[in-house]
Amino acid sequence: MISITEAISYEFATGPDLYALCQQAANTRDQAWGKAISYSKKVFIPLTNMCRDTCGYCTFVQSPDSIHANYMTPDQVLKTAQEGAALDCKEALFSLGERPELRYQKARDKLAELGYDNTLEYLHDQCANVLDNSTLLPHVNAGALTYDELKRLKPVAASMGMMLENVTTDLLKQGQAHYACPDKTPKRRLNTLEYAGRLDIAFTTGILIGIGESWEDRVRSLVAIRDRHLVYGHIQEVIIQNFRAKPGTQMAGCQEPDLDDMKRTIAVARLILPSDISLQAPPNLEEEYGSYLHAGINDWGGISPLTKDFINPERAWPQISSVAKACEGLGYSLNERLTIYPRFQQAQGKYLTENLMQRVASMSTPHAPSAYSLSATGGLVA
Ligand SMILES: O=c1nc2n(C[C@H](O)[C@H](O)[C@H](O)CO)c3cc(O)ccc3cc-2c(=O)[nH]1
Ligand SMILES: C[C@H]1O[C@@H](n2cnc3c(N)ncnc32)[C@H](O)[C@@H]1O
Ligand code: MET
Ligand code: SF4
Repeated sequence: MISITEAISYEFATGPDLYALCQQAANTRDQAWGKAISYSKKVFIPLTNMCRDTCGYCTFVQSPDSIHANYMTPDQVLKTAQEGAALDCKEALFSLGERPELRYQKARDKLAELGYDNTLEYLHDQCANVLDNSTLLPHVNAGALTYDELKRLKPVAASMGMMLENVTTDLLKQGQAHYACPDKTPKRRLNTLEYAGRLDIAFTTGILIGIGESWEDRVRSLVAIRDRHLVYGHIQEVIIQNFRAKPGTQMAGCQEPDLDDMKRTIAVARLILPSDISLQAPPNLEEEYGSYLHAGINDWGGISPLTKDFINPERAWPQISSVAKACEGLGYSLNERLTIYPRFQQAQGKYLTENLMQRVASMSTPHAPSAYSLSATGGLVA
């Protein structure tokens, strides 16, 4: 694990320095994860595209005045899950706007039509709908949640997540990405990580880079994730996601991180985070995604044969066969995984309720990533 000072010194690493940094990170990845790169075959369920926040980069969210602002119905949720199952998907990724009913009458009206007064209660029941009526495992990405909300969702989700994005409060200032976004305060995001740890929830988090943060802010955000994991051991994966500028948004004209910036951030993340944390970067947000393998990732996250990435809808998923080729060309294999990683499945019910444990056991994939396997004595090996 490198020191904060060393991590900060890589801000402008380029050329041979960036190459050496990436090699160190790739070696660390190889030692912990071997030559197996993973992904989860999933469908995307954008349960609602209304949100009380207005992040400067987001096109997922619709203004309540738009005819497109809505909730998915239980039938639509189930149809997506069942069609995904027919295509061999194993994960239902619920990703949604945050607490729109606290801000918009239209959200309250739409919820009332569905028989609810609260988005997270509807989310709970739709996760249960997917569990009861399809073979998919729900993964919940609903942003910042309270202890009680996480506790309520735990029995209906095999894993959950929330991008920390960044710990700096600078982004909350007027004109910045998180201005007037009550769910994007570092305090609420860090509390969510903390509560998920206390509740033993297998958790995904990550940083969003290029949204106005400094390099040091990125390092401090990774260290904050590491510190929560060192207390609770609950972080299963960390996503390094690059901001993509979207026409029509407040940040339409902002510069996107380039490939070198992604590579140095991925490499530094690999060297800061404990090696049992899976390191993920999305393959659809960068043409040269194959070179992330040189920088130390071991996972591509969810890839869907059915649904688009609703958060980056103009960025099509590469074919799974193309991702496999990119891995194989560099000496790695591509292996499917479930939304909950083997190390967390095997923790004797710590992370999964009895019902979910049975479901997961019945669908375990043949190619478990190596950093997670059980030792001969049944103990966990890192
Ligand atoms: O398709 C996407 N999947 C996203 N995922 C899902 C991810 O691709 C996989 O489904 C998980 O890695 C499953 O373990 C997220 C999951 C989280 O918990 C938090 C944030 C994200 C962000 C994205 C995203 O922007 N696009
Ligand atoms: C699900 C996650 O997607 C990320 N997200 C939202 N908008 C964008 C964008 N324009 N580019 C890249 N990532 C984005 C946020 O970090 C959110 O938490
Ligand atoms: C399109 S973002 C979906 C999840 C949540 N609203 C967040 O920002 O973290
Ligand atoms: S990124 Fe998430 S929290 Fe921000 S506006 Fe979009 S849906 Fe809402």
